[in-house]
Amino acid sequence: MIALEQVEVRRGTACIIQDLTLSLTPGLVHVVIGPNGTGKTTLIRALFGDLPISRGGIRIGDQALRPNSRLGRGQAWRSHFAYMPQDTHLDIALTALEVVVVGRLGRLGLHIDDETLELATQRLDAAGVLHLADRDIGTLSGGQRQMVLFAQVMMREPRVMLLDEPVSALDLRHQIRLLDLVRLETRKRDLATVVVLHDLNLACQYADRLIVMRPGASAIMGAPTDLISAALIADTYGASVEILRDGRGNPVIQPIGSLGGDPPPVPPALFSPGA
Ligand SMILES: Nc1ncnc2c1ncn2[C@@H]1O[C@H](COP(=O)(O)OP(=O)(O)OP(=O)(O)O)[C@@H](O)[C@H]1O
Repeated sequence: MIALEQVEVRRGTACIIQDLTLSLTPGLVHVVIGPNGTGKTTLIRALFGDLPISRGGIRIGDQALRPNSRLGRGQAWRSHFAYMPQDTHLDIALTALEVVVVGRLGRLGLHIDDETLELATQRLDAAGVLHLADRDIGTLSGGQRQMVLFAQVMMREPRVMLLDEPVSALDLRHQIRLLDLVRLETRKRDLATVVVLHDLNLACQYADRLIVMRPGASAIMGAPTDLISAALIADTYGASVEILRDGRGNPVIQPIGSLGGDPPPVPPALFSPGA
């Protein structure tokens, strides 16, 4: 269990996350949704220890990240996570296979053994990009790079998987492939997984828990079927939608239009206590 307790994160002078309390459960996919600028990336980076928290704490097992804690920048904290950032541009002269092998960095010696190479090859294959193994990473398309970086994430052995908009450059088939793998790895390795998605229908299909970042209100967490309503979407996004149901009872969000006027303003303080 990963517990966030009354977490506050500031960027510049603005308080982006305020008084956020929630738990992330191993074996479940937690999907973070919310309008632009509401702090989804900020949340992921704070969990990774890449942005300092200014109040509260984050606990994993017997380790805790606190304000001004140096732990977050250390290997010990980060070893719990496999993190795929939103920006996948890599300015390095490595092939796709070498990028995946780097997922094992903490355990690599001068000699890369056959087992590591075999595992990296399997990960590329699972992601459907084995044919790109020998290509320079800098020459790949955005979508191809996302699949290679996800193969790298699967090389790690984390307790928590953090994926920031991992399907933003992928076509439909690859979106499904990647998110199916996310769910499979989460279950198989009992990971607490946090994924940022903008596509609300994909979010509802793949989330065991949705975390909804709402401008000026509370962050709420719950199962998509319990949480999603036309009123919540209107309140959160300033958009008018109809909620349909798919064959498994999952919500399907059908846009009708905007509610008019400007989108809801993003206030300096974006959170009240989370669920
Ligand atoms: N370096 C910074 N200094 C000050 N404010 C920042 C900085 N980086 C981001 N912000 C602000 O923090 C807020 C949250 O940004 P964040 O990237 O977490 O949002 P997001 O929900 O991931 O957005 P998007 O959906 O557009 O990717 C935004 O209002 C953004 O302008």
